[in-house]
Amino acid sequence: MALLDTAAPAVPLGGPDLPQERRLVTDLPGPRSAEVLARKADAVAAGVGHTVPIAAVAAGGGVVVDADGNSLIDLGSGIAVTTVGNAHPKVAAAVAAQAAQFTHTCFMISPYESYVDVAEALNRVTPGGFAKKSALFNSGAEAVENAIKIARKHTGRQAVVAFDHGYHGRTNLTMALTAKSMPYKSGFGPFAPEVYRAPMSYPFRDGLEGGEAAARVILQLEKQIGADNLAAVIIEPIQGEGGFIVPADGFLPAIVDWCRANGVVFIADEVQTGFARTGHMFASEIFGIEPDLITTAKGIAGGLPLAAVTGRAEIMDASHSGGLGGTYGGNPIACAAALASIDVFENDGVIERAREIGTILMDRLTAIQESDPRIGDIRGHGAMIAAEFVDPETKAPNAALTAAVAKACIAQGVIVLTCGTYGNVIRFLPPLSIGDDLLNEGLDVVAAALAAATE
Ligand SMILES: Cc1ncc(COP(=O)(O)O)c(CNCCCC(=O)O)c1O
Repeated sequence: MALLDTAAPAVPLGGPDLPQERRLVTDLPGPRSAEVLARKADAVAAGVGHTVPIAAVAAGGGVVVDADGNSLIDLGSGIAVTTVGNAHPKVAAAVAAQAAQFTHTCFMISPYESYVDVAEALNRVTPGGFAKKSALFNSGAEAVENAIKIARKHTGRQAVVAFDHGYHGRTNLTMALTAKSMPYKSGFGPFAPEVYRAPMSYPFRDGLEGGEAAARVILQLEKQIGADNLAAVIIEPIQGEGGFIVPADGFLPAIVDWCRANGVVFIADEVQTGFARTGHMFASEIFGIEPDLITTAKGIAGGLPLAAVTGRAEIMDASHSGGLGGTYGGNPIACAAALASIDVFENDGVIERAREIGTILMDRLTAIQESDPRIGDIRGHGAMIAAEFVDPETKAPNAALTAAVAKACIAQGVIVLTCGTYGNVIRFLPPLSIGDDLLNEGLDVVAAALAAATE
């Protein structure tokens, strides 16, 4: 067991000063990573998979460095988390300072100011000019679970509607809300009751205008559930794991209007889209909607585990005292990281950088598509862009091509993530701390992998 292996190569210091290069000195995995992965197989539950066969030792800017000295271009941000980078100096300093003061008291037992500071910041930066309150948790799924609890308490109703291709977490209720069976739900049932599924606006596949797609949903809500039974509608403004599906204009506002008219709580799950990722502080702004409740996590705290429900004060206050909480919710170190991250989001040009990155991604992918119609659709906003791979004649999903391209990219030292109900989408979620040259080099590798793929 390698507790302190002095023979190991010097571990580079992470953060933005890490050499910003793609460098492969071994195959992947290299020998040291292979050793760690062999121990993982013996010690870690088989259900905990991994995408990139490395043991990471440092990360920052736009790279992840492994135990063998390989430097990989990161186009995944640890699934949309390290938006400000893997060790932003402001975040790292805030974390170190808080850790030296205290790591935990439990906010429900001995409260502390930084939790309140984060709640005040979330109430300020989230969409909606109305009075808001927040509650802090540890994961996106936990935030979603609590948003549903709050909506049910506020309305006294039980039914909840989620959407085709939606993703909301891996707990029992969030699995019920999530659409895709494998790998998220298969064999883990029974799932929570009173969860219903509505058709999503998926312009590339349904060809519907936003109003038409919304009318289809509203008819289902009224005829199959009944507004008086419905506590909440929950949707990702841009669906993440389901395939970076951007609804048609008008879809979301029409559903929000129906919810308002029928006393149904509209919940925007911005765990993946939130905090500058889409070139806006929140994706809800793109579609002109003000959610009653919004769930956030991932990018909120520069890599530290923090999540939140933020929304209309009168809804957030529906719970009796003690009805919301959890041991670690709003951990002080995570709160310190979040305050530093929110400062970066608000003051360091990160939103503008997301738009710049989005332009590079959209332009490069569109150029590739011009010579390869197997890319059926390119979509997204800001630094949240995806390519859907299909049979050019039939638009049938091409998951085999998607997997082959992703595998080849990773083998060439570029971390890309797939997604989509049909497994036929490659998503691009680079850290906003990545440089243009490195981003373009990563896209060069993607283009070459696609050109070489025969699936
Ligand atoms: C919209 C949206 N809501 C909720 C969640 C859940 O957030 P947790 O922090 O993973 O619980 C997500 C997490 N998405 C990545 C999960 C990856 C995986 O588990 O394989 C999301 O995207």
